Amino acid sequence: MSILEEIARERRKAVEEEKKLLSLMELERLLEEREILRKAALKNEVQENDASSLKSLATEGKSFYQALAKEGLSIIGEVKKASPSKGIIAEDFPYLQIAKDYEAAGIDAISCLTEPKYFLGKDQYLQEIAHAVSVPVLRKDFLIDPYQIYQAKLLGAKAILLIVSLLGERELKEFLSIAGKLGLDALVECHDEEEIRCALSVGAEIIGVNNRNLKTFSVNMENSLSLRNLVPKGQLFVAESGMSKPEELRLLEEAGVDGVLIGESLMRAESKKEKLQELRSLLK
Ligand SMILES: O=P(O)(O)OC[C@@H](O)[C@@H](O)c1c[nH]c2ccccc12
Repeated sequence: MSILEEIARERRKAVEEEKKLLSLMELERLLEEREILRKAALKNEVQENDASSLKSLATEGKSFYQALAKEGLSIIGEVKKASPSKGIIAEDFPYLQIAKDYEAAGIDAISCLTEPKYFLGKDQYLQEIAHAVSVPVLRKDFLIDPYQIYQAKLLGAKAILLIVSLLGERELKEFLSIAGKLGLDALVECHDEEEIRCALSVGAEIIGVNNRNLKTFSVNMENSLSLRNLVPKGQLFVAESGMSKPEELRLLEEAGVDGVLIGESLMRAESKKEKLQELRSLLK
């Protein structure tokens, strides 16, 4: 079994357990109630003494799509404690401070791992981060059940990751439509030409190409460079994984890539601000 299938199997088990604590119907109810509160907050009906989280509901901020569509190469910074390929990346893991440092350094969006077993992520990290920053936050996880999309929304995510090889065309289409209904953007992860064609055929608007081969864990930036031209300019293109140098970002920018997703090299940097400055130093 590949690592991807192994993780997906664990996620299926975990979701079944979570549903016992809170059913999909209850989860949908919670979201509806919050939507009513949000609309009230927008109309200024929230009282002065109401919890500040309610007030923050009223401020929408940029969407994930908008953050990537802006002029020039956008950077998505990842908050990640560990990974199957690298083991523990951040022994000390002040996730909230990391997210705030990213934002202060001018990052365009944040990706937060919530997968607990292989990446040591937590829903709580996403929830706290989404409420503490005003840049859009992506739920980085292995989504195999619509339940997790509703969860992402409730936790405060603005976007979800959908991995084509985990879903196939029919489910990808269904998950995209649920995300759309909830006002979430989707980063649709592809590994080859066939997956990109599949993603485009079901209307994906943000295509991500992972430079990491999930079978061998090797990274090759050629993956995203060579697949860039398969995605029309009307859709957004994100290069994922393995980037750490300003020269790499410049090459991707020149190839017309809209965004890069960077985890490890930012996580290991003492100063997020200096690392981001360095990474951006050769961009237009
Ligand atoms: O830490 P890196 O090499 O910069 O990679 C970040 C991100 O691309 C990687 O974490 C990732 C890409 N696709 C995923 C799917 C699930 C979990 C994680 C990922």
